[in-house]
Amino acid sequence: MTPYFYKAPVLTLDNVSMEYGGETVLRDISAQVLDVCRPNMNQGQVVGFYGRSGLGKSVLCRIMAGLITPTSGTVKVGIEQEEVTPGAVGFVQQQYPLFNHRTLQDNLLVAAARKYEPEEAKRQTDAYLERFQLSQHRKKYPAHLSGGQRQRAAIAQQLLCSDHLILLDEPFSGLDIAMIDEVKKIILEVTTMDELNTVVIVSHDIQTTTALADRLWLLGYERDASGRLLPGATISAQHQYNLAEMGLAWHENVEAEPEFNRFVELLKDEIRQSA
Ligand SMILES: Nc1ncnc2c1ncn2[C@@H]1O[C@H](COP(=O)(O)OP(=O)(O)OP(=O)(O)O)[C@@H](O)[C@H]1O
Repeated sequence: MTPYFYKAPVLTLDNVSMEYGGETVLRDISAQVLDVCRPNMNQGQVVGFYGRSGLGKSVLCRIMAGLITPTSGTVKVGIEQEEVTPGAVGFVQQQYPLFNHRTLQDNLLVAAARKYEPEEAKRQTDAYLERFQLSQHRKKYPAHLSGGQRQRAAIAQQLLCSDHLILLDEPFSGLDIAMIDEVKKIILEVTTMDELNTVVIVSHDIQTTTALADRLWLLGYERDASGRLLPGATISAQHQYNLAEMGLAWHENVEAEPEFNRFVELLKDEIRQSA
């Protein structure tokens, strides 16, 4: 097994709860992502975030992105562990927020201008276009890009204007097998760009996401000592999996290993029983 050690926290959820009109949707969620170092692997963290439909994944994502404030609890992001503010976290949702009347290049420039001075914004945009193999499409409008190109553009756009943490909502849905491989490559590319880059992937594609992840969070309901269902979904300690510890953190061909496949089956059972 590859050795590893922990450095500073890069994402901390501290007792996060959310209620809507008296209904508890999320209850006391505490979870942390630490910058894990593996020798010769300069890699950021990938968190796979699972949960049955309607349990509150989107709500928690919006809280982590600073777009809504939880009823109680805090979210701290980055190496400085500052409380999250809107815009600090990249959020790639299924309906990508590209401006249809601007070219791909201009879309990225608008995002970069939120963080950089004009000249640096241009340099960063060029670098991302190159890195995400989008340079030849820079003059195209979003409507003229393929689904995969739009996906790459949306990830580049969010990386350009956020500080290291990026949330991807269902990045594999509706893509063909080749495109899924391409998006996987992009995610790995994002994490190898900077050791502090953290990607949270919300997905129902357990196999693909687990292969990329070094940590998993499973949202589900818990029962009290007498077996009664507690209100609100949470991420209990036993449903926070540390794949580095299990020897299953992303590495070449992890998906071909029997141990990996056994774990994915076990996870699916856990998810079935979690609601
Ligand atoms: N603004 C709101 N007001 C009231 N209830 C809300 C609001 N937003 C979300 N909810 C409720 O919170 C619960 C969780 O919704 P959420 O969209 O986070 O689920 P999800 O896990 O992302 O589901 P899916 O996998 O189907 O997308 C649902 O019961 C939903 O009705």
